[in-house]
Amino acid sequence: MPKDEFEWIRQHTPERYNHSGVIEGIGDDAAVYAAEDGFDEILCVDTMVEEVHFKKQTMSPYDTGHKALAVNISDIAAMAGIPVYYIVSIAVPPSWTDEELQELYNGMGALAAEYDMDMIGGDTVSSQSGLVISVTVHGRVEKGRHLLRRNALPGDIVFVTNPTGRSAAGLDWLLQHGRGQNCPEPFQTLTAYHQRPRPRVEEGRIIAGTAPTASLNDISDGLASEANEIAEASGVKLQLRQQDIPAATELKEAAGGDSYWDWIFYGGEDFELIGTAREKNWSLLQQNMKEEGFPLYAIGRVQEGPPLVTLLDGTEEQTLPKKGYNHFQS
Ligand SMILES: Nc1ncnc2c1ncn2[C@@H]1O[C@H](COP(=O)(O)OP(=O)(O)OP(=O)(O)O)[C@@H](O)[C@H]1O
Ligand SMILES: Cc1ncc(C[n+]2csc(CCOP(=O)(O)O)c2C)c(N)n1
Ligand SMILES: [Mg+2]
Ligand SMILES: [Mg+2]
Ligand SMILES: [Mg+2]
Repeated sequence: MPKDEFEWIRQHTPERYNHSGVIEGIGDDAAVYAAEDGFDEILCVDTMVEEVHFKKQTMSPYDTGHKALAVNISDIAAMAGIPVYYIVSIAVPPSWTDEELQELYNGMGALAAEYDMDMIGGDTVSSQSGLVISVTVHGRVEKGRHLLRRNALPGDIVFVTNPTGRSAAGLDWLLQHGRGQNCPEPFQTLTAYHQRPRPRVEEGRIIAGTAPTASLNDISDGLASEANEIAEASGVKLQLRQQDIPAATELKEAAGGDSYWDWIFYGGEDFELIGTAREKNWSLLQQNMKEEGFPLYAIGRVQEGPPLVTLLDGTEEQTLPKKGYNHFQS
């Protein structure tokens, strides 16, 4: 734990900001930044709690910093926005050393640098249990260009940006073995998906640019849960086709059988984007994503309500329950 709160904050104060819109960054009662003409502002917060979202056994301090910021950038991506600023609230227990905290900030800082983001404030308190880190991200999107969960219409194509389930499979391995030097493939790859998720900002931007009527959501609680959120918000049915759901090779290798489907549907923390696009925009969307080197998988269709998700396997159609990570049920 740091010796002095104020000295510690000074150590983490950047010398300069990337964005000229910062009027007052770290150092006063609150940050002040200039709004930008032609854009709407986006704001989100997600919190990570030691023993709930990470353990020292599953994530290094650097990974924890990376992920605490990544999960929030992912929410900006799910609105088709560009991340700009962030503020960090941290509750530090005695079990965390200064070096570990520095690593946590290094993890956040490295990801922030990839997006030219500026940390413009935060809050520091002590904790008598685990470490808690809460990151608030501010982003922007061209006026009227944001994408919502509630825009799905019957006839739309349901898509996902990449296969899901790898993060959950990586977590299962980490909970059994702990992180360390000798992590063999395919677990090396799977654990990386868990520890260092890549927010899909560029993909969100292409989707909004090509299919401005699309619906969009990021996958934090699992493919099934987030598909159900789109169905509920839009008042439509999503029919997913089992044969079109992508399954990563590493996942099949890790499972050695058919047991990987639970990870794919219910695992969570993928931070891929799931959404729906009008059929008339679909081929251009596929083409634009391909040109930029981003995969996109058509996994089903939107149909008239009731608001639920089904899985069509051959001629058999079953409801895909809104099962996945739920803080008050796990
Ligand atoms: N404690 C709270 N008070 C007010 N609003 C909340 C609270 N918790 C969540 N919300 C709001 O509820 C909505 C859904 O939040 P939720 O956290 O489920 O979304 P998410 O961040 O996409 O998912 P996840 O937290 O799994 O990443 C958002 O508009 C969020 O701002
Ligand atoms: C040690 C450990 N145990 C379990 C999990 C799994 N987990 C925790 S929160 C969450 C959903 C997303 O969270 P939120 O809804 O808060 O965004 C999942 C899948 C983990 N990551 N680490
Ligand atoms: Mg949230
Ligand atoms: Mg989200
Ligand atoms: Mg979130």
